[in-house]
Amino acid sequence: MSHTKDDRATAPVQAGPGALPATREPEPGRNPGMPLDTAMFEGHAVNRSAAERRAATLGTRRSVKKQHQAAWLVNAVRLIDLTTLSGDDTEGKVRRLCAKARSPIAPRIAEGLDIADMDLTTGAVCVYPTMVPHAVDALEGSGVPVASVATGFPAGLMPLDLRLKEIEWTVAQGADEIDIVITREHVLKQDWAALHDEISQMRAACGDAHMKAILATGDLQTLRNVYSASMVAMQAGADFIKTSTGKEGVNATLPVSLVMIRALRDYGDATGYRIGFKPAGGMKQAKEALAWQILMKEELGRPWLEPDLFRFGASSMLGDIERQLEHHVTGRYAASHRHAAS
Ligand SMILES: O=C[C@H](O)COP(=O)(O)O
Repeated sequence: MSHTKDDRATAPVQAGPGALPATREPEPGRNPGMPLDTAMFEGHAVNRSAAERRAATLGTRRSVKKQHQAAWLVNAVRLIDLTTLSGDDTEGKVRRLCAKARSPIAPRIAEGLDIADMDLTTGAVCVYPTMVPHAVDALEGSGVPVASVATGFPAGLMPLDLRLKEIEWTVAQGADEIDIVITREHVLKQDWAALHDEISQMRAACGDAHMKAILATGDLQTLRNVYSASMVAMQAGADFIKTSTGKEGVNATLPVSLVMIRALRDYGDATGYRIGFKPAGGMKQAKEALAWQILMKEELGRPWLEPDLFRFGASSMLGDIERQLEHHVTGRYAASHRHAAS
């Protein structure tokens, strides 16, 4: 999913006004999108209580066996988009985060788990656009992709041409992945044509950078809207669909994730394209990392336990995962401040 370092070297350094990033041959297997087809979602019923019941079984009935938990937690580390999206972000904070992404588990824990040779990294680092150059520099040679939010994150209430320019600028700085936000009003008015048009233009502006479409599900009022918006985002060419910005009142939840995953499966059945999924916002605990991985494996299978098809958007989940892994190795818990993620 990420660009290689060589790709970055050939990417345009400056996007002039209105310039689109250079696009190479279409990437094999990448979702090209399709014209809006409302028949793929209109009339689709979503049963909220069934989704809630299904979500409630995760982490209980099918919880991961104790002896396998460390392996699942190590896998979760590979899937994290290690994130900082705060008004007080600085170059220093981003560089510290990138150092953590390169080496997410303390060496003593990695040795205890016998994974010191694994070259474990997080799935990506996710930052605001002006922080992208610092992240690109700090991650050089690591293979860890740089993701950036764009399009007037988190509300997205800016003229579309400015949102598109923000994408182009951010890609020109070296971002490998762009997390866009949608206009929630289009969903609330069920103006699917406007939503499809907006996201299609964003996808074109991303060029070779992969696009994650943040639906901000906490703003969308109904699960039916969540299903429809998921389908429109994929029809408009999203590489990933993502639950939340982390700034809504309600962020990633398992029932909403289930609805999005079912949309992703239906889109895959209809088109043959595999779309990625990124729950984001409010996930802080290792047990959540387990529950979501179980959900992905049961609903979609093992390919969705790999970073090209699944990411956790989280600023503070890594600390608890590291803490649980240390407990696995030593039988003791360290103070949580020893495992702060940034
Ligand atoms: O995309 C990632 C989210 O903004 C992270 O949210 P969080 O700070 O609640 O983990």
